[in-house]
Amino acid sequence: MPKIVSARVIVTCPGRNFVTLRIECDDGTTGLGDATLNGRELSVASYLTDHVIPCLIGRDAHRIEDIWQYLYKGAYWRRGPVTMTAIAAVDMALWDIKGKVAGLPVYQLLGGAVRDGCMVYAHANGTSIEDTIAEAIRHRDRGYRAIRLQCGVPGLASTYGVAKAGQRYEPADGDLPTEAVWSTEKYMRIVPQLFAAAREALGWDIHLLHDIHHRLTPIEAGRLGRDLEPYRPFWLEDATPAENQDAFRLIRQHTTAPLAVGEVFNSIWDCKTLIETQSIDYIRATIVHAGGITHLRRIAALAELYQVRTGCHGATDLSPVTMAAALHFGLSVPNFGIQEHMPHTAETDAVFPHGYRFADGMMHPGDAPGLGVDIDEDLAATYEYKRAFLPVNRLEDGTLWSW
Ligand SMILES: O=C(O)C(=O)C[C@H](O)[C@H](O)CO
Ligand SMILES: [Mg+2]
Repeated sequence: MPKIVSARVIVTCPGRNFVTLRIECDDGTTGLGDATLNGRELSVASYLTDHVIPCLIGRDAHRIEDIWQYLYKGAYWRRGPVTMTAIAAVDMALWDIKGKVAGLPVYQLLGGAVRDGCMVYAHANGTSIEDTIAEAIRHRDRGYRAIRLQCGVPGLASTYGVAKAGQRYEPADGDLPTEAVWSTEKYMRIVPQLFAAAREALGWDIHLLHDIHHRLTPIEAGRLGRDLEPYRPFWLEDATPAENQDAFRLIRQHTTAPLAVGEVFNSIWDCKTLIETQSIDYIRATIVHAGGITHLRRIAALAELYQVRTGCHGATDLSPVTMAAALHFGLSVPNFGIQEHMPHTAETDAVFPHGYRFADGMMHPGDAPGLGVDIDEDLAATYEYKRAFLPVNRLEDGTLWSW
């Protein structure tokens, strides 16, 4: 049995910050786990280095479930994004090690493929409806079958999901949090126009998605859902904050637009009511922030009972290690729905060489043993950590709002 002899945290910033855990075993096998929590990276790095790694040394790396329970119950302080991201990193690394020892890709350890590939969705954004549609057409021509649409809101200087002209969209953009201004009224007017234009330009053979990013009240979300129903959205994401899981029942009473939520969730307890009451259609909890492959499988198994499908978060602040893990998971989980895909920069791809691939709107994790991702530590060391915060949002009268 491979015994854990050392582990270390690697922080690198090839354009944006990533925190990676590398675990090494006495037989020379190593495993990688992503531990990136956007805007709060160093808290997880410290949690791992100061509180988790010392407890891993000497343990049998094959005892994935036991180590998961040890870190979760053993901390006494349960749940929370920092704890669950740290546990996720350990969990991913242990699955990587098990796969390498077995000589099998992780999806084979999870029961094998139940589909040929994972359908992924791309991001189309632009300051205007026209720019957004043009971007969506480019994605369609590259083969994507599902596209998320976000456009600028007239009268607002910036909008979630929309890049500044000529730049890639990266929300963690300030050494201190930048402040954005939000108007629900202005936003609610433009989105139906965006979807109408998209159907006109792209037709009906493509899935269209939209992220509300927690900005509406439940009844406003019900209204927007109704307005978008004629354009058959694939999903409306994060319509309202989900600390109160019952809020989604109210949205459901007013619209048949499919609902997705959960990129900020970190445990099954965050979505238990949402799933059991069938208040959502897609659960977006992700491997890196929700306790790793081990815990996400538990969430998916609960969701399967209620015909809720997965739709894992996959923004660029999730490293290629998470992307690979998500694809192994997605390939093998019965109730997979869709996977978000926001390609990383060439610098990030060079730091994390990987075997996953995209073709015809689908992604496949590849067949290398383990997760199929490595880290070039020498290259990683050339990119120093750079503090970066996610923005905050205020209403036009100055009231702090959800970003
Ligand atoms: O990709 C999405 O759906 C997001 O909402 C991206 C988030 O804003 C981003 O991951 C925050 O770190
Ligand atoms: Mg989102």
